[in-house]
Amino acid sequence: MPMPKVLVSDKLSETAVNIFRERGVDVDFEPSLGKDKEKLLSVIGQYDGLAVRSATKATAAIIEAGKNLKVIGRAGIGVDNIDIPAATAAGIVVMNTPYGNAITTAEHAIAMMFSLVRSIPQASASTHLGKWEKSAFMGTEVFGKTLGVIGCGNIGSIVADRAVGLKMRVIAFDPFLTEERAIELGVEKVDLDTLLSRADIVTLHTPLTDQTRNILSRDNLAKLKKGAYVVNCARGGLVDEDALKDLLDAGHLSGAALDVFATEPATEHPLFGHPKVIATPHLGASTSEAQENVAIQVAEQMADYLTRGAVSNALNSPSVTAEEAPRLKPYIALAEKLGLFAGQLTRTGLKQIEVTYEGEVAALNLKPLTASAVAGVLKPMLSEVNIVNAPVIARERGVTISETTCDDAESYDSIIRLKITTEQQTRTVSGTIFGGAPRIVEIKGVEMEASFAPHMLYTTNEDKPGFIGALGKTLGEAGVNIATFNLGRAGPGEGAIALVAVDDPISDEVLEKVRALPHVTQATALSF
Ligand SMILES: NC(=O)c1ccc[n+]([C@@H]2O[C@H](COP(=O)([O-])OP(=O)(O)OC[C@H]3O[C@@H](n4cnc5c(N)ncnc54)[C@H](O)[C@@H]3O)[C@@H](O)[C@H]2O)c1
Ligand SMILES: O=C(O)[C@H](O)COP(=O)(O)O
Repeated sequence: MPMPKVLVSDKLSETAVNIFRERGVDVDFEPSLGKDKEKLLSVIGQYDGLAVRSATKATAAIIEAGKNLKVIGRAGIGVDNIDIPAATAAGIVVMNTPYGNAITTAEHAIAMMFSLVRSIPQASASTHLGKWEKSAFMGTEVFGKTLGVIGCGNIGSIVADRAVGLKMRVIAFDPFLTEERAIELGVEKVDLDTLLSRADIVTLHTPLTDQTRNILSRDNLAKLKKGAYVVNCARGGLVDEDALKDLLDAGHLSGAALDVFATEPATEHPLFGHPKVIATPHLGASTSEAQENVAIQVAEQMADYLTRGAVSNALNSPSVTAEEAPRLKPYIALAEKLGLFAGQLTRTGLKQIEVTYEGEVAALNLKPLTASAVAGVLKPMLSEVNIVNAPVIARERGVTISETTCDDAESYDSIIRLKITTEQQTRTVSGTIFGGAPRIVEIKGVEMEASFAPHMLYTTNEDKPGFIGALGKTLGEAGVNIATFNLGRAGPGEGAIALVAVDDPISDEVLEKVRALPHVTQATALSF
Protein backbone atom coordinates (compact mmCIF):
# COMPACT_ATOMS: atom_id res chain seq x y z
CA MET A 1 0.00 0.00 0.00
CA PRO A 2 1.50 3.42 -0.88
CA MET A 3 2.22 5.72 2.06
CA PRO A 4 -0.75 8.03 2.71
CA LYS A 5 -0.04 11.72 2.29
CA VAL A 6 -1.35 14.64 4.33
CA LEU A 7 -1.34 18.38 3.71
CA VAL A 8 -1.04 20.71 6.70
CA SER A 9 -2.48 23.96 5.35
CA ASP A 10 -2.64 26.09 8.55
CA LYS A 11 -0.24 27.17 11.28
CA LEU A 12 0.04 23.98 13.30
CA SER A 13 2.89 23.22 15.65
CA GLU A 14 5.58 21.41 13.62
CA THR A 15 5.42 18.60 16.18
CA ALA A 16 2.53 17.36 14.04
CA VAL A 17 4.91 16.79 11.14
CA ASN A 18 7.12 14.48 13.20
CA ILE A 19 4.12 12.54 14.46
CA PHE A 20 2.75 12.02 10.96
CA ARG A 21 6.14 10.75 9.78
CA GLU A 22 6.72 8.53 12.81
CA ARG A 23 3.34 6.94 12.17
CA GLY A 24 3.94 6.18 8.50
CA VAL A 25 2.29 9.21 6.88
CA ASP A 26 4.01 11.45 4.36
CA VAL A 27 3.33 15.14 5.02
CA ASP A 28 3.60 18.50 3.27
CA PHE A 29 3.74 21.37 5.77
CA GLU A 30 2.42 24.50 4.03
CA PRO A 31 1.06 26.64 6.87
CA SER A 32 -0.05 29.53 4.66
CA LEU A 33 -1.57 27.51 1.82
CA GLY A 34 -5.00 27.47 3.47
CA LYS A 35 -5.39 31.18 2.75
CA ASP A 36 -4.73 30.66 -0.98
CA LYS A 37 -7.99 29.13 -2.23
CA GLU A 38 -6.86 28.66 -5.83
CA LYS A 39 -3.57 26.99 -4.94
CA LEU A 40 -5.31 24.75 -2.42
CA LEU A 41 -7.85 23.74 -5.06
CA SER A 42 -5.07 22.86 -7.49
CA VAL A 43 -3.08 20.66 -5.11
CA ILE A 44 -5.64 19.07 -2.80
CA GLY A 45 -6.24 16.16 -5.20
CA GLN A 46 -2.84 14.69 -4.25
CA TYR A 47 -3.65 14.22 -0.58
CA ASP A 48 -5.33 11.58 1.57
CA GLY A 49 -5.68 13.94 4.51
CA LEU A 50 -5.98 17.66 5.20
CA ALA A 51 -5.01 19.10 8.59
CA VAL A 52 -6.39 22.57 9.34
CA ARG A 53 -7.08 25.21 12.01
CA SER A 54 -9.64 27.93 11.28
CA ALA A 55 -7.90 29.79 8.46
CA THR A 56 -8.40 27.08 5.83
CA LYS A 57 -11.94 26.95 4.52
CA ALA A 58 -12.62 23.34 3.57
CA THR A 59 -15.50 24.23 1.27
CA ALA A 60 -17.57 21.93 -0.93
CA ALA A 61 -15.32 22.94 -3.88
CA ILE A 62 -12.15 21.95 -2.00
CA ILE A 63 -13.76 18.69 -0.97
CA GLU A 64 -14.86 17.97 -4.52
CA ALA A 65 -11.33 18.64 -5.79
CA GLY A 66 -9.91 16.40 -3.05
CA LYS A 67 -10.58 13.21 -4.97
CA ASN A 68 -8.28 11.17 -2.71
CA LEU A 69 -9.24 12.80 0.58
CA LYS A 70 -10.21 10.38 3.32
CA VAL A 71 -9.93 12.56 6.39
CA ILE A 72 -10.00 16.23 7.36
CA GLY A 73 -8.53 16.91 10.79
CA ARG A 74 -9.25 20.13 12.70
CA ALA A 75 -6.50 20.98 15.18
CA GLY A 76 -8.96 22.68 17.47
CA ILE A 77 -12.66 22.63 18.23
CA GLY A 78 -14.85 24.67 15.88
CA VAL A 79 -15.55 22.99 12.55
CA ASP A 80 -17.64 25.75 11.02
CA ASN A 81 -14.86 26.23 8.43
CA ILE A 82 -15.43 22.67 7.14
CA ASP A 83 -18.40 21.75 4.97
CA ILE A 84 -19.32 18.62 6.93
CA PRO A 85 -22.33 17.60 4.78
CA ALA A 86 -20.09 17.78 1.68
CA ALA A 87 -17.37 15.78 3.43
CA THR A 88 -19.89 13.21 4.63
CA ALA A 89 -21.34 12.85 1.14
CA ALA A 90 -17.83 12.23 -0.17
CA GLY A 91 -17.08 9.64 2.54
CA ILE A 92 -14.49 11.87 4.20
CA VAL A 93 -14.20 11.54 7.96
CA VAL A 94 -14.05 14.92 9.74
CA MET A 95 -12.37 14.89 13.15
CA ASN A 96 -11.52 17.58 15.67
CA THR A 97 -9.61 17.74 18.96
CA PRO A 98 -12.34 18.62 21.43
CA TYR A 99 -10.35 19.17 24.65
CA GLY A 100 -6.83 20.22 23.64
CA ASN A 101 -7.41 23.99 23.68
CA ALA A 102 -10.35 24.19 26.10
CA ILE A 103 -8.40 25.34 29.19
CA THR A 104 -6.47 27.90 27.16
CA THR A 105 -9.64 29.34 25.64
CA ALA A 106 -11.40 29.44 29.00
CA GLU A 107 -8.39 31.31 30.40
CA HIS A 108 -8.63 33.78 27.52
CA ALA A 109 -12.31 34.41 28.32
CA ILE A 110 -11.42 35.06 31.98
CA ALA A 111 -8.54 37.31 30.89
CA MET A 112 -10.91 39.21 28.59
CA MET A 113 -13.40 39.62 31.43
CA PHE A 114 -10.76 41.15 33.73
CA SER A 115 -9.36 43.29 30.91
CA LEU A 116 -12.86 44.58 30.25
CA VAL A 117 -13.95 45.43 33.77
CA ARG A 118 -10.58 47.05 34.61
CA SER A 119 -10.03 48.66 31.15
CA ILE A 120 -6.55 47.15 31.11
CA PRO A 121 -5.85 47.51 27.35
CA GLN A 122 -7.05 51.13 27.36
CA ALA A 123 -5.15 51.95 30.55
CA SER A 124 -2.03 50.30 29.18
CA ALA A 125 -2.20 52.25 25.91
CA SER A 126 -2.72 55.52 27.81
CA THR A 127 0.15 54.82 30.19
CA HIS A 128 2.47 53.99 27.30
CA LEU A 129 1.61 57.43 25.94
CA GLY A 130 2.82 58.92 29.26
CA LYS A 131 -0.64 60.18 30.22
CA TRP A 132 -0.91 58.73 33.73
CA GLU A 133 -4.76 58.95 33.66
CA LYS A 134 -5.36 57.44 37.08
CA SER A 135 -8.93 58.73 37.41
CA ALA A 136 -10.01 57.84 33.86
CA PHE A 137 -10.07 54.10 34.46
CA MET A 138 -12.36 53.36 37.38
CA GLY A 139 -13.03 49.61 37.28
CA THR A 140 -15.57 47.10 38.58
CA GLU A 141 -14.85 44.22 41.00
CA VAL A 142 -15.93 40.77 39.81
CA PHE A 143 -16.26 39.42 43.37
CA GLY A 144 -19.93 38.73 44.09
CA LYS A 145 -20.99 39.67 40.55
CA THR A 146 -23.14 37.36 38.42
CA LEU A 147 -21.52 35.72 35.41
CA GLY A 148 -23.98 34.39 32.81
CA VAL A 149 -22.49 31.50 30.85
CA ILE A 150 -24.27 30.73 27.59
CA GLY A 151 -23.18 27.21 26.56
CA CYS A 152 -21.75 25.22 29.45
CA GLY A 153 -19.80 22.49 27.62
CA ASN A 154 -16.05 21.92 27.73
CA ILE A 155 -14.98 25.57 27.72
CA GLY A 156 -18.05 27.06 29.39
CA SER A 157 -17.72 24.70 32.34
CA ILE A 158 -14.02 25.56 32.80
CA VAL A 159 -14.92 29.26 32.70
CA ALA A 160 -17.67 28.58 35.26
CA ASP A 161 -15.23 26.70 37.50
CA ARG A 162 -12.68 29.54 37.37
CA ALA A 163 -15.40 32.12 38.02
CA VAL A 164 -16.64 30.16 41.06
CA GLY A 165 -13.02 30.30 42.27
CA LEU A 166 -13.17 34.09 41.89
CA LYS A 167 -16.24 34.05 44.18
CA MET A 168 -18.60 35.09 41.40
CA ARG A 169 -22.19 33.83 41.20
CA VAL A 170 -22.44 31.73 38.05
CA ILE A 171 -25.66 31.12 36.18
CA ALA A 172 -25.75 29.08 32.98
CA PHE A 173 -28.06 28.66 30.03
CA ASP A 174 -27.49 25.40 28.20
CA PRO A 175 -30.40 23.13 27.21
CA PHE A 176 -28.10 20.10 27.46
CA LEU A 177 -26.73 20.86 30.92
CA THR A 178 -28.15 18.43 33.47
CA GLU A 179 -29.12 19.56 36.97
CA GLU A 180 -26.54 17.11 38.40
CA ARG A 181 -23.74 18.60 36.30
CA ALA A 182 -24.83 22.14 37.21
CA ILE A 183 -24.66 21.24 40.91
CA GLU A 184 -21.26 19.60 40.41
CA LEU A 185 -19.98 22.80 38.74
CA GLY A 186 -21.54 25.05 41.37
CA VAL A 187 -23.66 26.88 38.79
CA GLU A 188 -27.35 27.66 38.68
CA LYS A 189 -29.10 26.41 35.55
CA VAL A 190 -31.48 29.07 34.18
CA ASP A 191 -33.37 29.87 31.01
CA LEU A 192 -32.02 32.46 28.57
CA ASP A 193 -34.31 35.31 29.63
CA THR A 194 -33.41 34.81 33.30
CA LEU A 195 -29.73 34.81 32.41
CA LEU A 196 -30.08 38.01 30.41
CA SER A 197 -31.98 39.77 33.19
CA ARG A 198 -29.59 38.74 35.98
CA ALA A 199 -26.06 38.64 34.53
CA ASP A 200 -23.56 41.43 35.15
CA ILE A 201 -21.24 39.84 32.62
CA VAL A 202 -22.30 37.42 29.85
CA THR A 203 -19.81 35.04 28.29
CA LEU A 204 -20.58 32.96 25.21
CA HIS A 205 -19.40 29.35 24.78
CA THR A 206 -21.71 27.64 22.29
CA PRO A 207 -20.85 26.36 18.83
CA LEU A 208 -22.22 28.38 15.92
CA THR A 209 -25.29 26.48 14.72
CA ASP A 210 -28.65 27.41 13.24
CA GLN A 211 -30.01 27.48 16.81
CA THR A 212 -27.24 29.64 18.29
CA ARG A 213 -26.63 32.05 15.41
CA ASN A 214 -27.46 35.54 16.68
CA ILE A 215 -28.29 34.20 20.15
CA LEU A 216 -27.36 37.67 21.43
CA SER A 217 -29.74 39.35 18.98
CA ARG A 218 -30.72 43.02 19.25
CA ASP A 219 -33.74 42.01 21.37
CA ASN A 220 -31.68 39.81 23.67
CA LEU A 221 -28.89 42.37 24.05
CA ALA A 222 -31.54 44.90 25.03
CA LYS A 223 -32.77 42.51 27.74
CA LEU A 224 -29.36 42.67 29.45
CA LYS A 225 -29.15 44.76 32.61
CA LYS A 226 -28.02 48.35 32.14
CA GLY A 227 -24.25 48.40 32.58
CA ALA A 228 -23.73 44.73 31.67
CA TYR A 229 -20.63 43.47 29.83
CA VAL A 230 -20.41 40.94 26.97
CA VAL A 231 -17.49 38.55 26.37
CA ASN A 232 -17.32 36.48 23.18
CA CYS A 233 -14.52 33.95 22.76
CA ALA A 234 -16.70 31.43 20.90
CA ARG A 235 -17.86 32.40 17.40
CA GLY A 236 -18.58 35.72 15.73
CA GLY A 237 -22.06 34.96 14.41
CA LEU A 238 -23.40 34.52 17.95
CA VAL A 239 -23.75 38.28 18.55
CA ASP A 240 -25.52 40.94 16.48
CA GLU A 241 -22.48 43.20 16.09
CA ASP A 242 -24.46 46.22 14.82
CA ALA A 243 -26.88 46.02 17.75
CA LEU A 244 -23.94 45.64 20.13
CA LYS A 245 -22.47 48.90 18.84
CA ASP A 246 -25.81 50.70 19.18
CA LEU A 247 -26.31 49.52 22.78
CA LEU A 248 -22.73 50.44 23.73
CA ASP A 249 -23.17 53.88 22.14
CA ALA A 250 -26.50 54.33 23.93
CA GLY A 251 -24.82 53.59 27.25
CA HIS A 252 -26.99 50.53 27.89
CA LEU A 253 -23.95 48.23 27.89
CA SER A 254 -20.67 49.04 29.64
CA GLY A 255 -18.35 47.12 27.39
CA ALA A 256 -17.64 44.17 25.13
CA ALA A 257 -14.61 41.92 24.76
CA LEU A 258 -14.43 40.17 21.42
CA ASP A 259 -11.99 37.50 20.29
CA VAL A 260 -14.12 36.39 17.35
CA PHE A 261 -15.97 38.21 14.58
CA ALA A 262 -18.72 37.44 12.10
CA THR A 263 -16.21 37.82 9.27
CA GLU A 264 -12.60 36.77 9.80
CA PRO A 265 -9.92 37.81 9.40
CA ALA A 266 -11.48 41.07 10.63
CA THR A 267 -9.26 43.88 9.46
CA GLU A 268 -11.99 46.52 9.43
CA HIS A 269 -14.95 46.59 11.78
CA PRO A 270 -17.46 49.17 13.05
CA LEU A 271 -16.45 48.28 16.62
CA PHE A 272 -12.73 48.82 16.06
CA GLY A 273 -11.57 51.91 17.89
CA HIS A 274 -14.67 51.93 20.11
CA PRO A 275 -13.59 53.03 23.61
CA LYS A 276 -15.72 50.38 25.32
CA VAL A 277 -14.56 47.49 23.15
CA ILE A 278 -11.48 45.35 23.57
CA ALA A 279 -10.56 42.99 20.80
CA THR A 280 -8.13 40.16 20.06
CA PRO A 281 -7.60 38.45 16.69
CA HIS A 282 -9.13 35.00 17.44
CA LEU A 283 -6.42 34.26 20.00
CA GLY A 284 -8.51 32.04 22.28
CA ALA A 285 -6.55 28.90 21.48
CA SER A 286 -3.20 30.59 20.94
CA THR A 287 -0.94 29.33 23.68
CA SER A 288 2.03 27.10 23.10
CA GLU A 289 0.50 24.48 25.39
CA ALA A 290 -2.82 24.36 23.53
CA GLN A 291 -1.20 24.42 20.11
CA GLU A 292 1.10 21.57 21.08
CA ASN A 293 -1.88 19.59 22.41
CA VAL A 294 -4.07 20.02 19.33
CA ALA A 295 -1.23 19.45 16.84
CA ILE A 296 -0.18 16.20 18.52
CA GLN A 297 -3.75 15.02 18.86
CA VAL A 298 -4.83 15.78 15.31
CA ALA A 299 -1.70 14.17 13.83
CA GLU A 300 -2.16 11.04 15.95
CA GLN A 301 -5.85 10.76 15.09
CA MET A 302 -5.38 11.35 11.36
CA ALA A 303 -2.40 8.99 11.11
CA ASP A 304 -4.24 6.29 13.05
CA TYR A 305 -7.17 6.60 10.69
CA LEU A 306 -5.10 6.56 7.51
CA THR A 307 -2.83 3.69 8.54
CA ARG A 308 -4.99 1.60 10.89
CA GLY A 309 -8.61 2.55 10.27
CA ALA A 310 -9.04 3.90 13.83
CA VAL A 311 -11.62 6.68 14.09
CA SER A 312 -11.64 9.05 17.06
CA ASN A 313 -13.38 12.37 17.68
CA ALA A 314 -15.10 12.15 14.30
CA LEU A 315 -18.10 14.39 13.78
CA ASN A 316 -19.61 12.32 10.98
CA SER A 317 -18.61 8.71 11.66
CA PRO A 318 -18.71 6.21 14.53
CA SER A 319 -15.57 5.84 16.63
CA VAL A 320 -13.27 2.84 16.14
CA THR A 321 -10.19 2.35 18.30
CA ALA A 322 -6.85 1.27 16.83
CA GLU A 323 -7.21 -2.02 18.76
CA GLU A 324 -10.71 -2.67 17.42
CA ALA A 325 -9.96 -1.74 13.81
CA PRO A 326 -8.25 -5.02 12.79
CA ARG A 327 -10.91 -7.13 14.54
CA LEU A 328 -13.70 -5.17 12.89
CA LYS A 329 -12.17 -5.21 9.41
CA PRO A 330 -13.42 -8.65 8.24
CA TYR A 331 -16.87 -8.03 9.73
CA ILE A 332 -17.07 -4.61 8.05
CA ALA A 333 -16.37 -6.40 4.75
CA LEU A 334 -18.94 -9.11 5.54
CA ALA A 335 -21.61 -6.57 6.54
CA GLU A 336 -21.04 -4.61 3.33
CA LYS A 337 -21.23 -7.73 1.16
CA LEU A 338 -24.45 -8.89 2.81
CA GLY A 339 -25.81 -5.40 2.21
CA LEU A 340 -24.69 -5.49 -1.42
CA PHE A 341 -26.36 -8.87 -1.88
CA ALA A 342 -29.67 -7.60 -0.51
CA GLY A 343 -29.37 -4.21 -2.22
CA GLN A 344 -28.85 -5.77 -5.66
CA LEU A 345 -32.08 -7.71 -5.25
CA THR A 346 -34.11 -4.75 -4.02
CA ARG A 347 -36.57 -3.58 -6.64
CA THR A 348 -39.14 -1.61 -4.66
CA GLY A 349 -39.07 1.15 -2.02
CA LEU A 350 -36.82 0.29 0.89
CA LYS A 351 -38.49 0.67 4.30
CA GLN A 352 -36.37 -1.09 6.89
CA ILE A 353 -32.90 -2.56 7.40
CA GLU A 354 -32.51 -4.83 10.41
CA VAL A 355 -29.10 -6.17 11.35
CA THR A 356 -28.74 -8.93 13.95
CA TYR A 357 -25.37 -9.82 15.40
CA GLU A 358 -25.06 -13.28 16.91
CA GLY A 359 -22.18 -14.84 18.83
CA GLU A 360 -18.75 -13.24 19.27
CA VAL A 361 -19.42 -10.41 16.81
CA ALA A 362 -22.20 -9.14 19.11
CA ALA A 363 -19.56 -7.99 21.58
CA LEU A 364 -17.82 -5.76 19.01
CA ASN A 365 -18.38 -2.07 18.25
CA LEU A 366 -21.44 -2.47 16.02
CA LYS A 367 -21.98 1.06 14.73
CA PRO A 368 -19.40 0.81 11.91
CA LEU A 369 -20.66 -2.67 11.01
CA THR A 370 -24.25 -1.49 10.70
CA ALA A 371 -23.11 1.59 8.76
CA SER A 372 -21.26 -0.74 6.41
CA ALA A 373 -24.29 -3.00 5.94
CA VAL A 374 -26.49 0.02 5.22
CA ALA A 375 -23.90 1.35 2.74
CA GLY A 376 -23.92 -2.03 1.00
CA VAL A 377 -27.73 -2.06 0.71
CA LEU A 378 -27.85 1.49 -0.66
CA LYS A 379 -24.88 1.26 -3.03
CA PRO A 380 -26.68 -0.46 -5.93
CA MET A 381 -29.37 2.26 -5.79
CA LEU A 382 -27.31 5.39 -5.15
CA SER A 383 -24.02 6.43 -6.64
CA GLU A 384 -22.41 8.40 -3.80
CA VAL A 385 -22.90 6.23 -0.78
CA ASN A 386 -20.25 5.15 1.69
CA ILE A 387 -19.85 4.00 5.29
CA VAL A 388 -19.68 7.64 6.46
CA ASN A 389 -22.82 8.97 4.79
CA ALA A 390 -24.96 5.80 4.57
CA PRO A 391 -26.79 6.16 7.93
CA VAL A 392 -27.54 9.83 7.14
CA ILE A 393 -28.84 8.99 3.66
CA ALA A 394 -30.99 6.14 4.99
CA ARG A 395 -32.48 8.42 7.66
CA GLU A 396 -33.14 11.18 5.09
CA ARG A 397 -35.02 8.65 2.97
CA GLY A 398 -37.14 7.45 5.86
CA VAL A 399 -35.49 4.00 6.04
CA THR A 400 -35.56 2.60 9.58
CA ILE A 401 -32.35 0.97 10.76
CA SER A 402 -32.28 -1.42 13.71
CA GLU A 403 -29.53 -3.34 15.44
CA THR A 404 -30.12 -6.46 17.58
CA THR A 405 -27.63 -8.69 19.38
CA CYS A 406 -27.71 -12.26 20.58
CA ASP A 407 -24.88 -14.00 22.47
CA ASP A 408 -25.41 -17.37 20.77
CA ALA A 409 -24.70 -18.03 17.06
CA GLU A 410 -25.77 -21.73 16.93
CA SER A 411 -23.19 -23.62 14.86
CA TYR A 412 -20.92 -20.64 14.11
CA ASP A 413 -18.70 -18.42 16.24
CA SER A 414 -20.40 -15.38 14.75
CA ILE A 415 -23.21 -14.61 12.35
CA ILE A 416 -24.44 -11.34 10.91
CA ARG A 417 -28.05 -11.54 9.74
CA LEU A 418 -29.47 -8.86 7.49
CA LYS A 419 -33.21 -8.42 6.96
CA ILE A 420 -34.47 -5.94 4.40
CA THR A 421 -38.08 -4.89 4.25
CA THR A 422 -39.31 -3.18 1.09
CA GLU A 423 -42.78 -2.03 0.08
CA GLN A 424 -43.41 -5.51 -1.33
CA GLN A 425 -41.32 -8.08 0.47
CA THR A 426 -38.91 -9.07 3.19
CA ARG A 427 -35.55 -10.63 2.35
CA THR A 428 -32.94 -12.17 4.63
CA VAL A 429 -29.32 -13.05 4.10
CA SER A 430 -26.76 -14.11 6.69
CA GLY A 431 -23.03 -14.58 6.71
CA THR A 432 -20.03 -15.44 8.78
CA ILE A 433 -16.26 -15.15 8.63
CA PHE A 434 -14.51 -18.33 7.62
CA GLY A 435 -10.71 -18.42 7.31
CA GLY A 436 -10.72 -14.63 7.54
CA ALA A 437 -13.05 -14.24 4.54
CA PRO A 438 -16.78 -13.40 4.38
CA ARG A 439 -19.11 -16.26 3.57
CA ILE A 440 -22.88 -16.54 3.02
CA VAL A 441 -24.60 -19.09 5.26
CA GLU A 442 -28.28 -18.37 4.68
CA ILE A 443 -30.50 -16.79 2.03
CA LYS A 444 -34.29 -16.43 2.46
CA GLY A 445 -34.20 -18.91 5.37
CA VAL A 446 -32.40 -21.53 3.24
CA GLU A 447 -29.06 -22.69 4.61
CA MET A 448 -26.12 -22.60 2.22
CA GLU A 449 -22.36 -22.22 2.20
CA ALA A 450 -20.90 -19.88 -0.38
CA SER A 451 -17.98 -17.52 -0.67
CA PHE A 452 -18.51 -14.13 -2.30
CA ALA A 453 -16.94 -13.74 -5.74
CA PRO A 454 -16.60 -10.63 -7.90
CA HIS A 455 -19.21 -11.97 -10.36
CA MET A 456 -22.10 -14.22 -9.35
CA LEU A 457 -25.39 -15.49 -10.66
CA TYR A 458 -28.21 -15.90 -8.16
CA THR A 459 -31.27 -17.88 -9.14
CA THR A 460 -34.37 -19.08 -7.37
CA ASN A 461 -36.18 -22.06 -8.84
CA GLU A 462 -38.62 -24.83 -8.11
CA ASP A 463 -36.72 -27.87 -6.84
CA LYS A 464 -37.28 -30.13 -9.89
CA PRO A 465 -34.90 -32.63 -11.58
CA GLY A 466 -32.90 -31.33 -14.53
CA PHE A 467 -32.48 -27.74 -13.41
CA ILE A 468 -28.81 -27.96 -12.46
CA GLY A 469 -27.85 -29.61 -15.75
CA ALA A 470 -29.86 -27.09 -17.77
CA LEU A 471 -28.27 -24.15 -16.00
CA GLY A 472 -24.74 -25.58 -16.41
CA LYS A 473 -25.39 -26.22 -20.10
CA THR A 474 -26.76 -22.71 -20.70
CA LEU A 475 -23.78 -21.07 -19.05
CA GLY A 476 -21.33 -23.41 -20.80
CA GLU A 477 -22.84 -22.73 -24.25
CA ALA A 478 -22.55 -18.99 -23.57
CA GLY A 479 -18.84 -19.42 -22.76
CA VAL A 480 -19.36 -18.54 -19.08
CA ASN A 481 -16.86 -20.36 -16.90
CA ILE A 482 -18.25 -21.55 -13.57
CA ALA A 483 -15.92 -21.12 -10.59
CA THR A 484 -18.16 -22.50 -7.81
CA PHE A 485 -21.74 -23.75 -7.76
CA ASN A 486 -23.66 -23.59 -4.48
CA LEU A 487 -27.15 -24.91 -3.96
CA GLY A 488 -29.71 -24.86 -1.20
CA ARG A 489 -33.39 -25.67 -0.78
CA ALA A 490 -36.08 -25.29 1.84
CA GLY A 491 -36.94 -29.02 1.51
CA PRO A 492 -37.43 -31.66 -1.19
CA GLY A 493 -39.52 -30.23 -4.03
CA GLU A 494 -39.73 -26.82 -2.33
CA GLY A 495 -38.18 -23.51 -3.28
CA ALA A 496 -34.48 -23.80 -4.14
CA ILE A 497 -31.69 -21.33 -4.70
CA ALA A 498 -28.42 -21.43 -6.60
CA LEU A 499 -25.48 -19.10 -6.18
CA VAL A 500 -22.96 -19.53 -8.96
CA ALA A 501 -19.59 -17.81 -9.02
CA VAL A 502 -18.44 -17.11 -12.58
CA ASP A 503 -15.22 -15.74 -14.02
CA ASP A 504 -16.72 -12.83 -15.98
CA PRO A 505 -19.77 -10.59 -15.64
CA ILE A 506 -23.00 -12.23 -16.80
CA SER A 507 -24.42 -10.45 -19.84
CA ASP A 508 -28.10 -9.48 -20.14
CA GLU A 509 -28.43 -11.96 -23.00
CA VAL A 510 -27.23 -14.88 -20.87
CA LEU A 511 -29.40 -13.73 -18.01
CA GLU A 512 -32.47 -13.82 -20.28
CA LYS A 513 -31.61 -17.38 -21.33
CA VAL A 514 -31.32 -18.43 -17.68
CA ARG A 515 -34.64 -16.77 -16.84
CA ALA A 516 -36.25 -18.69 -19.70
CA LEU A 517 -35.16 -22.08 -18.33
CA PRO A 518 -37.92 -24.30 -16.92
CA HIS A 519 -38.59 -23.94 -13.16
CA VAL A 520 -36.54 -20.71 -12.83
CA THR A 521 -38.51 -18.08 -10.88
CA GLN A 522 -35.85 -15.39 -10.74
CA ALA A 523 -32.28 -14.83 -11.95
CA THR A 524 -30.04 -11.88 -11.05
CA ALA A 525 -26.43 -11.10 -11.89
CA LEU A 526 -24.57 -9.91 -8.83
CA SER A 527 -21.22 -8.26 -8.40
CA PHE A 528 -19.19 -7.79 -5.22
N1 LIG B 1 -11.78 31.70 20.47
C1 LIG B 1 -11.19 30.58 20.21
O1 LIG B 1 -10.05 30.55 19.78
C2 LIG B 1 -11.87 29.30 20.48
C3 LIG B 1 -11.13 28.19 20.90
C4 LIG B 1 -11.78 26.98 21.13
C5 LIG B 1 -13.15 26.90 20.94
N2 LIG B 1 -13.84 27.97 20.53
C6 LIG B 1 -15.28 27.92 20.36
O2 LIG B 1 -15.86 27.86 21.66
C7 LIG B 1 -17.15 27.29 21.56
C8 LIG B 1 -17.36 26.26 22.65
O3 LIG B 1 -16.46 25.19 22.50
P1 LIG B 1 -16.58 23.91 23.48
O4 LIG B 1 -15.38 23.10 23.25
O5 LIG B 1 -16.89 24.33 24.85
O6 LIG B 1 -17.82 23.20 22.85
P2 LIG B 1 -18.75 22.11 23.57
O7 LIG B 1 -19.44 21.39 22.47
O8 LIG B 1 -17.99 21.33 24.58
O9 LIG B 1 -19.81 23.00 24.34
C9 LIG B 1 -20.79 23.75 23.70
C10 LIG B 1 -21.99 23.81 24.63
O10 LIG B 1 -22.96 24.63 24.01
C11 LIG B 1 -24.21 24.09 24.33
N3 LIG B 1 -25.22 24.53 23.40
C12 LIG B 1 -25.50 24.04 22.17
N4 LIG B 1 -26.55 24.69 21.64
C13 LIG B 1 -26.93 25.61 22.56
C14 LIG B 1 -27.94 26.59 22.58
N5 LIG B 1 -28.79 26.74 21.55
N6 LIG B 1 -28.05 27.37 23.68
C15 LIG B 1 -27.21 27.22 24.72
N7 LIG B 1 -26.23 26.29 24.77
C16 LIG B 1 -26.09 25.51 23.68
C17 LIG B 1 -23.99 22.60 24.26
O11 LIG B 1 -24.97 21.90 24.99
C18 LIG B 1 -22.62 22.45 24.87
O12 LIG B 1 -22.70 22.17 26.25
C19 LIG B 1 -17.25 26.77 20.14
O13 LIG B 1 -17.93 27.72 19.36
C20 LIG B 1 -15.82 26.71 19.69
O14 LIG B 1 -15.71 26.77 18.31
C21 LIG B 1 -13.23 29.17 20.30
O1 LIG C 1 -12.46 26.35 17.52
C1 LIG C 1 -11.30 26.46 17.88
O2 LIG C 1 -10.60 25.51 18.23
C2 LIG C 1 -10.74 27.83 17.98
O3 LIG C 1 -11.57 28.75 17.36
C3 LIG C 1 -9.31 27.98 17.61
O4 LIG C 1 -9.13 28.36 16.29
P1 LIG C 1 -7.65 28.46 15.69
O5 LIG C 1 -7.09 27.08 15.74
O6 LIG C 1 -7.79 28.96 14.33
O7 LIG C 1 -6.88 29.38 16.58
